[in-house]
Amino acid sequence: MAKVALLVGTTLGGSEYVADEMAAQLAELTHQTEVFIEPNIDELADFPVWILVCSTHGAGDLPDNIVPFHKQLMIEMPDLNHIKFALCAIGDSSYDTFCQGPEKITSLLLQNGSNAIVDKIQIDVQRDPIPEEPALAWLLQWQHLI
Ligand SMILES: Cc1cc2nc3c(=O)[nH]c(=O)nc-3n(C[C@H](O)[C@H](O)[C@H](O)COP(=O)(O)O)c2cc1C
Repeated sequence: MAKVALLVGTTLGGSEYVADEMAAQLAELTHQTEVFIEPNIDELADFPVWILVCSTHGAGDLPDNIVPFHKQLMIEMPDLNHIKFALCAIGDSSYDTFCQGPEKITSLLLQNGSNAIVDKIQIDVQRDPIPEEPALAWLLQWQHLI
């Protein structure tokens, strides 16, 4: 059993719903999960696994709710050697900046010593209007690694 933090970046609420569904799937495996809408590094100290479930807004920008977390990572540059992460990016391929928002966070996670557990998934809402379906199938493929 592991403590898994789901970090949500959302404007319209879709990514939060996906994170809730992923948390439920992990809870069935007896993992302890918590969904963070306004994540803060200090609150995440106990969680060795972070799953970022994040859409993109503006032109390749992060949703407003997760911008403070991005700023905190940039300013504090915490040692994240002990953290493993996974990225579930949700976007719309009609934008040139498809799924670019959360890349701003994952590049800082990597710079600060964290490692990806698995290749990211980029869910295109043009093709997958119900993003929780590919998200849960993706999680099923690698959840044994947690
Ligand atoms: C104003 C606006 C700007 C957007 N910009 C982008 C973008 O730059 N890149 C992208 O991949 N998707 C973009 N999208 C699509 C959203 O990421 C997509 O609709 C997503 O499902 C929203 O998820 P959420 O409900 O968690 O916010 C944009 C959507 C809106 C409404």
